[in-house]
Amino acid sequence: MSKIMRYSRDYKKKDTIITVKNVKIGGKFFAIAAGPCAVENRDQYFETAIAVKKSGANLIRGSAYKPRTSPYSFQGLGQEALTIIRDLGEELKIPTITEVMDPRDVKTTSQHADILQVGARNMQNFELLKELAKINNPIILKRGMSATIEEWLNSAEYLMTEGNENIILCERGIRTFETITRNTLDLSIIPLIKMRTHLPIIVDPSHATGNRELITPACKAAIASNSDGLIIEVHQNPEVAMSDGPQSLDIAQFSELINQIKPILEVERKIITGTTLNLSEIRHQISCVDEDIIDLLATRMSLVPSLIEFKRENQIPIYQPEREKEILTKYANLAQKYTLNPALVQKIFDLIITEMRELQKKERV
Ligand SMILES: O=C(O)C(=O)C[C@]1(C(=O)O)C=C[C@@H](O)C=C1
Repeated sequence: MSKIMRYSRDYKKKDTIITVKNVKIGGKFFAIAAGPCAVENRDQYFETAIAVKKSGANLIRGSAYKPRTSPYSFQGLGQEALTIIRDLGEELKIPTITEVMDPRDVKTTSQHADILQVGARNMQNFELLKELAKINNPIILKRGMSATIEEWLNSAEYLMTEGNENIILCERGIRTFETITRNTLDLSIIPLIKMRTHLPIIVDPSHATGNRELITPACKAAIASNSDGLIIEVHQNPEVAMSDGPQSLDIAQFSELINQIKPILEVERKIITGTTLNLSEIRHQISCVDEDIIDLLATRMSLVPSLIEFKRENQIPIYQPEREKEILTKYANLAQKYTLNPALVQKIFDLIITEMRELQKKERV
């Protein structure tokens, strides 16, 4: 018998929702990560992070260690950058993302940043993956530039072997014959990934296209393809960026991108947590939640005909006081777990159960 993989829908039906600080990722919760490719110095990182947060980003990216094709390119500030990242995360109270490349850096990096990223080049660096499996931070796993879905998901499994379910997949373009873009953004895998796994998947249009002109259309397509988030390179002055300048947006361009994608996110009923929203955005999010509540209520009520049939055949009374008492006690406890008022939850369920009872009486005749 083949083993049920932890990443698979057979292992877990419901979408995984990751909570980091006050941000949720997965299900209906959409993530917008932005920031510079690399932390170049304190001022540059802080300035960019403050600006993108104000525009609507709910996660800040920025590398301390840079995997570069050429050994002569800027390799990152290392530990100095980790300290800057930790300070920013604490000051702005926003989750930070940074890449880790060496198994020996995993522990320290996990103490300085909230989310750790495995880059495309390291997707099958199994020693790194095994070390990362030991920590509990959420991990972004980028797709290797020539990795199949099977290989990618197997790498996710490595990260999950010790129980961490907070894994975020990231499509960042694959290598094809076409060289006009840096890579080829493969959005077709998003619905496929959603069928195969409960893990969230975000899209990196910056590395996929390598061209800032292509980022906005790629983001729009990624949202329409049901991705769970975006990770975008932003630099306060891309012309002087020490890495990835041509694919980085400046702050005004990022702000314009957010203006363009917000209506699409609304249509797709996505919720962005951890950012300042205006009243109409908050009301939109409330409506999304209310619609879900109504949908779930209808599902509960749809069980009435089965209840009637079973009770009639087995001559069981409609009213089951013991069961009602059991439910109300259980939900009052559950309410406490979610820091909800238990009396409110009991009141709501009292109404729902009464309705279920009445419907059984009405529909029985
Ligand atoms: O569990 C049952 O027997 C039901 O009919 C369902 C239900 C409920 O809504 O949860 C409704 C009426 C009963 O008194 C107990 C519970």
